Amino acid sequence: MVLANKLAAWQKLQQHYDTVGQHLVMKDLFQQDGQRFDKYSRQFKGTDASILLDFSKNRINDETLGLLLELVKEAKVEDFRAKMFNGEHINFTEDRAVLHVALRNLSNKPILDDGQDVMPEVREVLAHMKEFSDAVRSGAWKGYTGKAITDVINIGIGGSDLGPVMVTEALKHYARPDLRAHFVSNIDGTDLAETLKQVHPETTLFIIASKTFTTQETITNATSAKDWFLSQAKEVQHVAKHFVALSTNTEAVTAFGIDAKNMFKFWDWVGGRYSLWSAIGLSIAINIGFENFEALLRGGYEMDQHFLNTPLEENLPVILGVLGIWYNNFFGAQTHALLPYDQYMHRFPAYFQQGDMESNGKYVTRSGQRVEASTGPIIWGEPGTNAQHSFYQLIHQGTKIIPADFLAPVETHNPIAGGKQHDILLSNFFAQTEALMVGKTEAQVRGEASVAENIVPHKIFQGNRPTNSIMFQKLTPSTLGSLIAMYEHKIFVQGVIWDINSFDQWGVELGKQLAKVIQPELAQPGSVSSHDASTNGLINFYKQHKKQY
Ligand SMILES: O=P(O)(O)OC[C@H]1O[C@H](O)[C@H](O)[C@@H](O)[C@@H]1O
Repeated sequence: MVLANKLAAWQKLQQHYDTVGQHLVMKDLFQQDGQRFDKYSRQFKGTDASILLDFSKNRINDETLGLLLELVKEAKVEDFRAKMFNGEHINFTEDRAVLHVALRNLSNKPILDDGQDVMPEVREVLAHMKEFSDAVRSGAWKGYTGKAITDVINIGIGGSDLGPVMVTEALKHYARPDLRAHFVSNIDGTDLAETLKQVHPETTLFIIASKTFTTQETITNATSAKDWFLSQAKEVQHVAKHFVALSTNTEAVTAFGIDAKNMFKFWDWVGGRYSLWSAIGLSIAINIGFENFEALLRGGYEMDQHFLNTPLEENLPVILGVLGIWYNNFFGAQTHALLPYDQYMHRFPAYFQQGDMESNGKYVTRSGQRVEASTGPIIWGEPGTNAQHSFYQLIHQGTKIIPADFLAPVETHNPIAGGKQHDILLSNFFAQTEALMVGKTEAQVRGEASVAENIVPHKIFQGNRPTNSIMFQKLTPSTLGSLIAMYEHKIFVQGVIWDINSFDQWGVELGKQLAKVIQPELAQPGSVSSHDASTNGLINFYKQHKKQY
């Protein structure tokens, strides 16, 4: 029954697309309806964060939106939402609950995993994070020679890196300049070497961030960091002052030589790409202070409440999710651009590359069939206005349809005395979505006196390119928390509609296994012949030319 109704809703959308949707011209729709902005914009209001979503510049009408929301109902998104919040094992391939929402649950309500309330442990770890981050920030936590910590190096990769990097960049305004944050993720020795050049062992704290504590890159880099530290500190007992771990794997942390009391725990129901709210956020808490970290959590929590309690037609993650479905599955859009007009958010698109593509890059449905529809889009983007001067040309006049989210703060943290930077930034933000929608007609081009006849076609912009405009007052910790949670839930909505498990990542696991097979072959004498000709050729080329270190 569920399937039949969902299929019917999908077919109705297809029919609507064929007969109406694909022919909708936004410019005309705006002319016909003076209320279009009011009709197709929504506001999220948190305690101190508010977000405006204007989705009027999309190729939709009332019928489109109605049918998309019908699909949400028939796909049982609301049931799945309840299942997630209730701790059901919706990540069924790993038999796990998906409870990152518990990490930011500021209510008194229990959240259950296998019948057990997870909240007491969540609060305990938060208290530990507060105590520790306060001590580092105040200088009460001393290095082995009695000096305060001046540099914090987070060693982690994937979800154990991207979230902390993105948030510390986004909230740099709240950071103390005398307590520097560094991030080492890449197994390329350059990453660690260049970072270590900037710090001193007496005043450096290493945070080893790994959910599994088995990730090769992280453990290798952490071991080298420990060797570097001990080459100067000499005594193993000093490690306790300079190394802490964020993990679910106490045994591996202890085996590495980090005292369990210096371990900040989290749980298997926290997915790597949803972990910045957990102990993985320790570098954030140290960098911006625990109060600001809590505000980030509050922003996330308030967006959770919005997602849970707001009717579908007012619900920001739901609306963003279905608009993505509309372009991905009916217009054939392959990608989705995230374009923040806020320099602080320069890692936001990279963060959601993992958030979205690792979640919804799947082609097998929950029941094990191959999906019939196209699933997760390719996420990409850079901050405006820089991006305008690089790839926007293709969005304006290329052959591909690229739906894009434009994000901008009303207020800047950095008004430049005597400068008009922020107004110019925002003028560009408004101008781009307008230009993408309106385009430029032949008549307009011909009206330009200096245009030679033979270049007229080149100057015509078809327009009708869809965008969402997302505005918020200021990039505060709580606003950032709400924005992140908004996109997390958007990804969730889409995953449910596509009927895939958004919470596993078996493709990544395969890559990890294969690299472990090749690594010992690099050290063996003689040439390698166990792979395909290309892989053998490359490995043997490397072996012939490599240097011994
Ligand atoms: O935190 P770790 O266990 O070291 O895992 C780090 C990363 O490993 C893999 O790449 C996973 O696909 C990511 O989701 C995860 O964030």
